[in-house]
Amino acid sequence: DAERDTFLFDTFPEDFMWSSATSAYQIEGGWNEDGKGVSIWDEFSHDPTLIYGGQSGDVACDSYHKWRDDIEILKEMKLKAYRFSISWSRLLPDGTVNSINEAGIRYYNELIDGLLEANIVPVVTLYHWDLPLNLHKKYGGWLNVAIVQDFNNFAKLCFMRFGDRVKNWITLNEPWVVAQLGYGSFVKAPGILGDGMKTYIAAHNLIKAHAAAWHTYDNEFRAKQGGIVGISLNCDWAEPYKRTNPVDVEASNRLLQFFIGWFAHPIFVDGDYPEIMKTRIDNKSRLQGYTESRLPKFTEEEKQFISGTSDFLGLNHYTTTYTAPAPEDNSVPPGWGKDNGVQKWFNKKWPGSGSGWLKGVPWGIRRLLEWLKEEYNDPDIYITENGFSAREPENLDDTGRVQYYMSYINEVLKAIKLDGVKVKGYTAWSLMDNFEWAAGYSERFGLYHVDFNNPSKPRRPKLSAKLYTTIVENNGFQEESHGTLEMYLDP
Ligand SMILES: O=S(=O)(O)CCCN1CCN(CCO[C@@H]2O[C@H](CO)[C@@H](O)[C@H](O)[C@H]2O)CC1
Repeated sequence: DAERDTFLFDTFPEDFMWSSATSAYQIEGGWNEDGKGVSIWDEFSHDPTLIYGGQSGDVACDSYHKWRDDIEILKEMKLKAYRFSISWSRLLPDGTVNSINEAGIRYYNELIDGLLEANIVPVVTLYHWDLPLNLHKKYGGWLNVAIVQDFNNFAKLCFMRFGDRVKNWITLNEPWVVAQLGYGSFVKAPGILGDGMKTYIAAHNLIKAHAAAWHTYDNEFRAKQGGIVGISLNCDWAEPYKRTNPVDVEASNRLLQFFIGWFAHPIFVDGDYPEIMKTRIDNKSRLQGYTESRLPKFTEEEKQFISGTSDFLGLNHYTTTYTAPAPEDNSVPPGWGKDNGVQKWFNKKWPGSGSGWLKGVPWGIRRLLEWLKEEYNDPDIYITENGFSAREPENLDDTGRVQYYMSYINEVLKAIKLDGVKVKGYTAWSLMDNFEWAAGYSERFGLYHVDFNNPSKPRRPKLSAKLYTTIVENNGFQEESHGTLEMYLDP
């Protein structure tokens, strides 16, 4: 329909939260400074065979020392908020509250106070993948239910020490990636090869840990601190290959349930996994000779405990795939991919990026936002990540990223104004180039360029930083300012 393809000139809601994001391991460096404990990403990236060019986050953007520069560039872009994460092992070197590293507490206090001075709202992610190594070695990290208490203690410490000034909390960043790529593949730390069970055990404990932290805030801190606690879930939009073909539509829904429903259904609906996940994994487990389903079960009281434990839905979205049913595959070793029975692919016409998994498909974010509104009873949604990568060397004239942000942000505007989705904020990933996990510094997501070969790690604005600032200043797309945006676009 016409509106789907036309650019919308309009403004976002008055108090819309324009933001940008980073994460501790990807920017801080100071990997073993001032008493910080070792994380699983310190260890993972110290194996040069696992990271592009043998690179690591030992120094990264050196934000442990240069956080004032980060606040400066947030101010240059006139942003309202800044999403960053707390390094668990910087505060709790062995992961437990037996030993608190006050130097770590001081670092985050200085950053938070600096942001408030600059009139920038701190949005804090408690866990962005950097598990204290000791918890992995001691009891298997997310594979052991013991982690629920340790995570809850870590969360409570953060609420206690920072909650007088931090009012926006995200418990976990992308539990799908933690479970599926950390415990179901080899792409992310701790790099445990998938067996079709560990990924589901890790997810089970991630969901319990999230709920425990939310209840702690709700019971012990909300009354006096008045903040909100949510979770950031990643999801690609799953476009049915043929919208008129019921099996393609069914496959699309099935993938969305396996991708985001895995976590969103328990937390936003009824404390349990989506029916389609239970049915398919139970059936396949039986066929594969398991005595019980590879998908763990929540008890009735666990369902009560988990249901309703989020004040908003944080969405990390980057791209879209076509979907259609895949031939049923009951072969062993089983896995999340085989379990969902969906094949996904990119239209080769879609513009690429610096990352193999990321194609620019702007209309996908609007379709996903519409689906989330329907599926999860119209929740408040914060887009906590959206962004575009390019391979280094990238020049500052990053028109591909300009095009991506122009179009994706306009689709978010349509979702709000035309579809009534309650999107409360938008966060560009990322504030600056940083350590892109297994890709090291070869894939760049920054609005600001960082020269990692220069010891002072200088931050310099790309064209996209100027574009984003124009959009923030106009709180959207004003007819007259569009001319200025025009000049940013490919001639
Ligand atoms: O299909 S494969 O398994 O071969 C490749 C993985 C596919 N995606 C990669 C992106 N990730 C979500 C984005 O991950 C997010 O986005 C940023 C850019 O990556 C990261 O820097 C952030 O830390 C992270 O929160 C979900 C998994």
